[in-house]
Amino acid sequence: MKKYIIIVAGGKGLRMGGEIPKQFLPIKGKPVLMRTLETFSTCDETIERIVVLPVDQQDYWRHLCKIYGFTLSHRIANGGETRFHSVKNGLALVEDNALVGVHDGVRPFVSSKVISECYRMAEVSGAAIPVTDVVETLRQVTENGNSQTVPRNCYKLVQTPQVFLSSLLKQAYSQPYTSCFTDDASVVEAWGHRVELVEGNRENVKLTTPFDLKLAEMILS
Ligand SMILES: Nc1ccn([C@@H]2O[C@H](COP(=O)(O)OP(=O)(O)OP(=O)(O)O)[C@@H](O)[C@H]2O)c(=O)n1
Ligand SMILES: C[C@](O)(CO)[C@H](O)COP(=O)(O)O
Repeated sequence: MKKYIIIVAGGKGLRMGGEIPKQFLPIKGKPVLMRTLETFSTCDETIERIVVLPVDQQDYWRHLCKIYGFTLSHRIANGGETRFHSVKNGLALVEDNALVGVHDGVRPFVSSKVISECYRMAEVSGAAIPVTDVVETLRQVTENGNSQTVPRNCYKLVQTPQVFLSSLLKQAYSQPYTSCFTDDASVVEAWGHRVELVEGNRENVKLTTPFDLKLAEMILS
């Protein structure tokens, strides 16, 4: 079955701050987004790559690719108002009867094993996402500033790539947007399809704040 990956990098990076959008920041001398694309190509060169970028950043990205001699082939789709809208724009470039993954452009450290297992499981079940265990004690904040411990084994931390049969993901993304759609699995579940869980890798952090950049440098050292 043909495979695609939609790498979403259409956000504003408000929590990271700074002048340069976080997907272009260098980690150990190479921009995050290039590292993320390379991770997929190293795992499986046959996965067709689609990068979603804000319209006003696309020329800069092409310029960066020239400067760094970055030649991995990929198509570019326009970023949208939210992650949901960005994914939808990328999906417009994907054909039916395929497997399609959606991955955050700012998760450069996903392992090949996790990528392969998500595609394998999605081919079997239609929908697969990587998760990790909660390793700390978890408290729920309740009304009036109170809080209580909740059983952590009832929860998982969710990563990407989230992989689906393309026809299923396209149907799910035809639903109207709601703010509950924080990832692709939540969109597919709202459409009424079960999502299978695959063991993620803990290095697969989403580079969200300046602290995560320090972590990224440490992971590579
Ligand atoms: N309109 C949007 C919003 C987010 N994303 C992408 O979704 C991924 C996860 O989002 P997040 O880390 O929250 O990125 P930002 O939305 O850029 O960050 P922030 O919320 O701090 O502004 C990122 O790769 C981001 O580029 C996107 O493609 N289009
Ligand atoms: C898709 C995601 O990375 C899964 O953990 C996450 O939901 C993205 O959330 P964000 O608020 O858009 O960073």
